[in-house]
Amino acid sequence: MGLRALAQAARRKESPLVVGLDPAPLRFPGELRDLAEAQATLEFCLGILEAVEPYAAAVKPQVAFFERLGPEGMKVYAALVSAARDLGLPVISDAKRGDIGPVAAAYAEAHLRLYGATCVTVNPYMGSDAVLPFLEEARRRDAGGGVFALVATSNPSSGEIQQATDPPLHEVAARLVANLGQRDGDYLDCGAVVGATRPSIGRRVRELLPDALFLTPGYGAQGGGAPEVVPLLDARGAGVLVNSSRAILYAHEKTSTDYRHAASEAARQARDDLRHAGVRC
Ligand SMILES: O=c1ccn([C@@H]2O[C@H](COP(=O)(O)O)[C@@H](O)[C@H]2O)c(=O)[nH]1
Repeated sequence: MGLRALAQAARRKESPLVVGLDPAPLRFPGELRDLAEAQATLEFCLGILEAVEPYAAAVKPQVAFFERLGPEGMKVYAALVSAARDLGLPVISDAKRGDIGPVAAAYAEAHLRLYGATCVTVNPYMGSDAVLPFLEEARRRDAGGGVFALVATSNPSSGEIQQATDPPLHEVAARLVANLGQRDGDYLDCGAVVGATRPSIGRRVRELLPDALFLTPGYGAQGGGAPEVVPLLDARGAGVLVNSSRAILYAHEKTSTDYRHAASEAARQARDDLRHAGVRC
């Protein structure tokens, strides 16, 4: 149970890297451009999964990019969750769901049970009844699942709400994570999304959540680097899974090599960059 499966995968791979699947067909290589969008998305992402598997602890499909393709897109999403798990890659479904209790339970059933993701991202701003159904669904399963609640997001306008109050809402959200999470191995089964773009806020969230696993977007395309990740580490120098999506998926745009080769190299470099900065697993 809990986020154990993710922490174990990171240790086994000696990599804190999560590769995000944010498939935008306009950026696919020429060889996939003649296919229908859903088929191209499936082939592109399958190629990425195999290419990055040696360097990634997990993958994080961004559900929006599959929803935009309608029912065909959700079939592709289901196929990719299954393919990732066959490759031994835990799946963090970036769905950012947040709604009242029974609706949250339905979302949890869909993403954790039906589609079979290992973890799901959840928006905690409606309070604990928007988060607990996901935790309960994850706790019922033996497969090692859990939840990452949005605490301090990486986007430029995040402060408009998350820092608008005193205490700031990211501190309130962090305390909610601490209250709802149950210890399972090294970490709580409720993790926190904490961006790499505001390291001082990340450091403060770490003070409030010494035992939480962080999912950290903002590295790569959004400008965050390994030095911005370091303040988020726990007392063991671990506890952070760093997501990179576009910088890996579209690495071929800069190298003009096969997209799989470019993605594989970009993933290896990101893993090494994080390791050299002292980010442990
Ligand atoms: O605070 C957050 C929470 C989630 N995200 C998601 O992560 C990826 C980032 O993609 P990049 O291409 O590496 O910038 C994307 O799916 C976001 O929805 C985030 O960026 N920040």
